[in-house]
Amino acid sequence: MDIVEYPDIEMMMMDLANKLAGELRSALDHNDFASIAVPGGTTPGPMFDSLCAADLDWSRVNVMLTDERWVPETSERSNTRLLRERLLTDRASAARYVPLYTGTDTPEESLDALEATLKPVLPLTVLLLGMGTDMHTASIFPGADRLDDALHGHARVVPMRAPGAPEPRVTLSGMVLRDAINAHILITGAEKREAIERARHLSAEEAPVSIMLRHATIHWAES
Ligand SMILES: O=C1O[C@H](COP(=O)(O)O)[C@@H](O)[C@H](O)[C@H]1O
Repeated sequence: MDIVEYPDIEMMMMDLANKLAGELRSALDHNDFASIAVPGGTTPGPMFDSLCAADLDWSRVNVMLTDERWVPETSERSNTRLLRERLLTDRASAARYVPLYTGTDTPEESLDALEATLKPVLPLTVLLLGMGTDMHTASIFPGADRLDDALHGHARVVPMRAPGAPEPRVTLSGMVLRDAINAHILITGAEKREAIERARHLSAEEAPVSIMLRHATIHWAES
């Protein structure tokens, strides 16, 4: 497991933003566009505050979430809301946002449209994942109804209902996550550090994040 430990969270967020911006810049040197997927939740906001100011050609960057809660943007639970407030601003406001939430009553009604939207913007140039203390990553939760499809199937996006998730979700699938060119996991605190260490010895069904431990660099700071 490749873990980078930082002296504090603030330094980690700035360093990581520079690293991701550098990966996007290098990809744009050789390609017409680049794609980045980022998590929602409570952890990545300060990293977005730095990344949004990065000096790169954002007009050629597709930005998307790794997963979305099936709620409108007006909800405090909306990951899209976080992205609009903290990442798709400053220089990054020129980026093209690729939404995972469409506004239909259920995620299932939007799967064909989401597959069609995602196909041309994959593989991901840069993937940043978060992780919960239950070892879910993106919205691939232990005990979820479509866990097997998300881990082992060939769909790009999978709808998800799980005991640990208060609302229906959509998540990028394990296939999309594993295909990313540059992959990172961002975690903070002693509890998540202990959880990711434990995930190494558990199955993908018990600890979905384990599918990424050989592909991703883990970025961790305690506080
Ligand atoms: O629900 C979610 O949880 C994970 C972890 O969130 P955090 O609040 O513990 O940082 C997040 O990575 C995911 O995108 C989000 O939808």
